[in-house]
Amino acid sequence: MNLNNVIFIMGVSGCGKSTIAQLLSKKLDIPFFDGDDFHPQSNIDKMSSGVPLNDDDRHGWLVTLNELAKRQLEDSNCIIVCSALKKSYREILNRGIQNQVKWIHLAGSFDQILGRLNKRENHFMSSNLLQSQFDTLEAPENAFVVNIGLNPEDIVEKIANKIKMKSEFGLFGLGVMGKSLSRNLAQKGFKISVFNREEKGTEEDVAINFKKAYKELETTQAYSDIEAFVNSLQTPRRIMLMVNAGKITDLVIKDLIPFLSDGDILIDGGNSNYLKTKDRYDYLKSKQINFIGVGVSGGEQGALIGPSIMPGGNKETYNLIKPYLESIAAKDANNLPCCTYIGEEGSGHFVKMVHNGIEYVEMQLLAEVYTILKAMGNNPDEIANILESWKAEADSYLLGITIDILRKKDGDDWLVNKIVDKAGNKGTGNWTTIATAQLGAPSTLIASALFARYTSFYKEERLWASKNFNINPSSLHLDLQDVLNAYQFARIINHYQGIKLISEAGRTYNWELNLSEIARIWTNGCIIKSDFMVELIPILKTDDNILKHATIINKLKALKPSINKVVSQCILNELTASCLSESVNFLNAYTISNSSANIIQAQRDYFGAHTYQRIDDDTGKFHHTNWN
Ligand SMILES: NC(=O)C1=CN([C@@H]2O[C@H](COP(=O)(O)OP(=O)(O)OC[C@H]3O[C@@H](n4cnc5c(N)ncnc54)[C@H](OP(=O)(O)O)[C@@H]3O)[C@@H](O)[C@H]2O)C=CC1
Ligand SMILES: O=C(CO)[C@H](O)[C@H](O)COP(=O)(O)O
Repeated sequence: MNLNNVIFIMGVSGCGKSTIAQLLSKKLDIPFFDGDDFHPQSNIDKMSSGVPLNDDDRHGWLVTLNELAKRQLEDSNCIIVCSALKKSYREILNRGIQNQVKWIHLAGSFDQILGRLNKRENHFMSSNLLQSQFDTLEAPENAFVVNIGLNPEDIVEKIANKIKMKSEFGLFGLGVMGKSLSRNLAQKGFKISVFNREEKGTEEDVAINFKKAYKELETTQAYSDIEAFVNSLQTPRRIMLMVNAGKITDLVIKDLIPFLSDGDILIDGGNSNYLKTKDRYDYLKSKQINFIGVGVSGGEQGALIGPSIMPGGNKETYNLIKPYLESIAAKDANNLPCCTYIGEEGSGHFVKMVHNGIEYVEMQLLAEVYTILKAMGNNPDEIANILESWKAEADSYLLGITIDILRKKDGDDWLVNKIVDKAGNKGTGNWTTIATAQLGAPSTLIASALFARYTSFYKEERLWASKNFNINPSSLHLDLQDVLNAYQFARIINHYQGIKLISEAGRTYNWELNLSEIARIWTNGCIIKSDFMVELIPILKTDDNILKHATIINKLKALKPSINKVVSQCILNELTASCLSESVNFLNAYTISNSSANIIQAQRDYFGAHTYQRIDDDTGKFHHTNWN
């Protein structure tokens, strides 16, 4: 569905608004309303007796026109004529529909308009009255300005071209995600422009060839020239960057800046570091460019059929891109978009980063379950069948794809058996681990999952060590229900830790985060969507610490004996299960009333006089002992 637009034709009295609106209405085949027809009787009476309207008189009338526009937008495009001389008038006309309003300013000189008015039959406007119109006029920044010196047909042609030809949304970077998001936008009926760079001889016509490959891109404008791409967009321009995070994002922003205008919006849809998002926001603000950091999850397929979208930054800027993001987002069980405004600054990218941290752990847990089920004597098909049977209790996107992966054959063997066991990463797990350390929130599973990937990368050392340490995993004998319970236990701890990290960041950075809403937009479209995420929506409405909730406490208590058994058996049988074991260690540490941290405090005081507090002194005073 394409978004409808209201075209406000504005300008001082006598600039030809009604004539142009009538012709444009015919050309575009859309209804036209003359604002003057909507004045209340009191205004008409005042004007008839030659008394000029004041701002109070105009207020109700402008609200009426805004309501008219909103009503019209539900069904169709429309044209409304209104002088709208002051910025404050236009703000009322715009209210709630900013992103669907196009301003056309018919502009001319004082003499040009006075001469024209006085040529009209039965019409006389004093030069004083016209002068007061010019004095009142606050020229709009975002309007398409057309000089009234042209003949009406040419003016209409110009406006029609402007409205019809320009795209409403631009997508920069046609890699895996950019292609899918562009197709998604086009399938929703948006007129878009797309851009990809060209490398002579190696990569040519990427954007054009992409456009040619898909029917839904018929009206899409494809570019390899940045300036032409930018100029093909309606203002304020909305440009989504889908490029590699880091230096490339900065390079691309630098390339775009010379062609942008005040008020344009850059949307960074990549997995950018949340701190860099704040820096980029500040930098671009100094150049009058709006910048918004948007986390996108769902991979190639999700981006095409509906990703989960996590926008953060200035709320007003978000409102200008909201209809596009909400239209392309996945829908939850209540058909609401899996896209919600997260909060200020880099909060959208922070939440996406933690999403990836949780994702790292969910993936690692499935890898550990695979190790265990393999050690129990199952081949990949058999493991897939076991995981399939877990769907009733533990369904998730990642469980589903792991089943598909395990069933994939390559010749006579399973493809997984042929994949080199070195796990890559693109940075988000690393940043989440840094953030968890910086914010003092112990998301220990995310760190474990990250370090498990790093350890896997030492392939050559591992090969050497496996020969020299002679640690040989032996076969395991475990009940399948215990393995499932252990997996479920660790997943609860993972979600607790990830959400806790988001909550701590919210407190530290003063972002007003709605954790239940975040869980809601993670119930579809994203990589960590799961049945458990759906359970978390109501729980997070009452408490941001899920471990305080009776349902979760009872679940963990019931699952604990199984994870104790599974983790001990793994260790006794020389199997590595870092996230499973960390989850049980964490809950043991979290639930202990008297921990061994007293030893740490004593050690710190011994060597560094760091002092400690005493349990028999409730004043909270810090003590020091001369330990020697
Ligand atoms: N893949 C995924 O599952 C997900 C990825 N993301 C994030 O989305 C962003 C894009 O990811 P993805 O689509 O996978 O990445 P790709 O590597 O597939 O695409 C990267 C895009 O950036 C362009 N690009 C690279 N360098 C430059 C440059 N110097 N100037 C102009 N354009 C450049 C590439 O152009 P060219 O083709 O010419 O090299 C390409 O269009 C990343 O930040 C990623 O982390 C977010 C969610 C999921
Ligand atoms: O954001 C994503 C999924 O949500 C990307 O696929 C991301 O690249 C995954 O992280 P990594 O490459 O570090 O495994």
